[in-house]
Amino acid sequence: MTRVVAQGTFDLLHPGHVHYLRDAAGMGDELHVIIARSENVTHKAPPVVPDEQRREMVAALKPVDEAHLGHPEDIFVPIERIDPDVIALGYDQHHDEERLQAALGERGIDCSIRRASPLDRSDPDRLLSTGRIIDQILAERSD
Ligand SMILES: Cc1cc2nc3c(=O)[nH]c(=O)nc-3n(C[C@H](O)[C@H](O)[C@H](O)COP(=O)(O)O)c2cc1C
Ligand SMILES: Nc1ncnc2c1ncn2[C@@H]1O[C@H](COP(=O)(O)OP(=O)(O)OP(=O)(O)O)[C@@H](O)[C@H]1O
Repeated sequence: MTRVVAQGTFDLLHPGHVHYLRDAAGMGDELHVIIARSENVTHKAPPVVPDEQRREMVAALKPVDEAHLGHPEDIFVPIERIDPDVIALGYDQHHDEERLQAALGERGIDCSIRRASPLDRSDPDRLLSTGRIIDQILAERSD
């Protein structure tokens, strides 16, 4: 039984998220997803959708076995509880793989780190980023 963890904000869902989660699920037998708490999303605009509602939507997706709200302060607390064999990083996630691996080692967590593949974002008719969906709403609905 290979347990995989994926993580992210998952604010307004789109096919890029589904692609990532399918890819992550294909790396093992059971997929757990950690949903970033709003207060920890500091590298971009904070999510519009509340924490628990984002978790509920991700939990309903077919590739996902369990969706967990992240820890407010220590990202290794849910990892210790889930005890994964693989952490699947998104293709564009800013985490440094070597530093993450070292931090896991310090805590005695033995798991490998892999990168998911990107879904081609070049088709202008597909909205494959939460930021682009929000830009489109602002352009079309503001008077
Ligand atoms: C291994 C790992 C565990 C994480 N655990 C948490 C957590 O417990 N709580 C949390 O708020 N965010 C957690 N995160 C999410 C990060 O804080 C970060 O917000 C997220 O990776 C941003 O992804 P995005 O830009 O793709 O949405 C975790 C990320 C990683 C890589
Ligand atoms: N087009 C895509 N192809 C593959 N993976 C994607 C795609 N879009 C998002 N993801 C992955 O989904 C996870 C969660 O993404 P996130 O919630 O940051 O969405 P986003 O749409 O990229 O957001 P934003 O547009 O605000 O940067 C990340 O690991 C990210 O790599």
